[in-house]
Amino acid sequence: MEKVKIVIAGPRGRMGKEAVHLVLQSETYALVGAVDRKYEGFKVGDLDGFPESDAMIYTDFEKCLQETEPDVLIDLTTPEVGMFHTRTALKYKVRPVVGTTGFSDEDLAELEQLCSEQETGCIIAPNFAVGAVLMMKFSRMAAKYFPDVEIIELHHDQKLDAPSGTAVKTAQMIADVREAKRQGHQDEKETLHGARGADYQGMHIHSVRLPGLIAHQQVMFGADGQTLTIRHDSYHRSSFMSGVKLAVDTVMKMDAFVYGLENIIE
Ligand SMILES: NC(=O)C1=CN([C@@H]2O[C@H](COP(=O)(O)OP(=O)(O)OC[C@H]3O[C@@H](n4cnc5c(N)ncnc54)[C@H](O)[C@@H]3O)[C@@H](O)[C@H]2O)C=CC1
Ligand SMILES: O=C(O)C1=N[C@H](C(=O)O)C[C@H](O)C1
Repeated sequence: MEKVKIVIAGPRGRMGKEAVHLVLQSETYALVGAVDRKYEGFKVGDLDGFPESDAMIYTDFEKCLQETEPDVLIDLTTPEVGMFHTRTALKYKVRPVVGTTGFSDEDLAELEQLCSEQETGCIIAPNFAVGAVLMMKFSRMAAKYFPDVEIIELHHDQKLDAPSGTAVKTAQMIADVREAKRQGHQDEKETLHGARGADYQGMHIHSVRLPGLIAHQQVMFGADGQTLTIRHDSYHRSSFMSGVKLAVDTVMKMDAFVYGLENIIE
């Protein structure tokens, strides 16, 4: 069986490093290239702390695609760079598996359109951890019975985007089953700006950033005389890797656009 040829963008990042290890340890994947901001002409195996690998590092993404001809791009970079990579990969009919968060609704609509024009599969997953996907699904179930909800996401203090992609996705999934509603007292006023967090169709989202944290979220529902809290914690970035593998294997078999791992997990 031919191995799935993979390019990883952002190999030296916190997530990228884990993904490099995942691909290099797999018997069914081949790492054919990596895209970084520097180290053009080096090999992945030349980087400190990386296992042996002859995959070349490129700073020019198109050159990387042309020379390595991958089946799949795994992108773990930043929103602007991730958007450029995903758009470009689709133009080359390379299937993107994107963990990068911070894409706007317009970005997602553009990628969905491009996917359909190019008849090329693409998976955008704001969270690859199976437990986090279950947290989102359970929250959507609970929201039918508990329409009052606040989302508290907690991450390490090097995170660039707020709220997290997971929090936005959770709010979107809850919004699928609940009418938009204003929560809290109708005369409520913030005496300190931002005290009530971000507002997504009346749901409040609070973003905590602290050293020591990795990726955590709690979805808190309230009703007369009771609350229900659904919480997920990633204590290590290895928690995301089974989802990355599932996404790579799935994207190889489909030509559609998927936003969220819940759409490919039974
Ligand atoms: N979907 C999921 O399950 C998860 C998603 N994430 C998301 O993944 C992304 C990366 O997160 P981290 O690894 O923590 O960030 P990081 O800051 O550790 O890594 C980002 C990497 O992207 C690289 N990069 C920046 N510009 C680039 C360019 N033009 N070309 C190539 N590489 C470039 C940086 O050099 C850096 O190594 C974020 O958007 C984060 O929210 C993070 C964890 C889990
Ligand atoms: O930046 C992170 O670390 C994470 N980002 C994703 C997000 O924005 O939801 C997924 C996970 O929460 C870790």
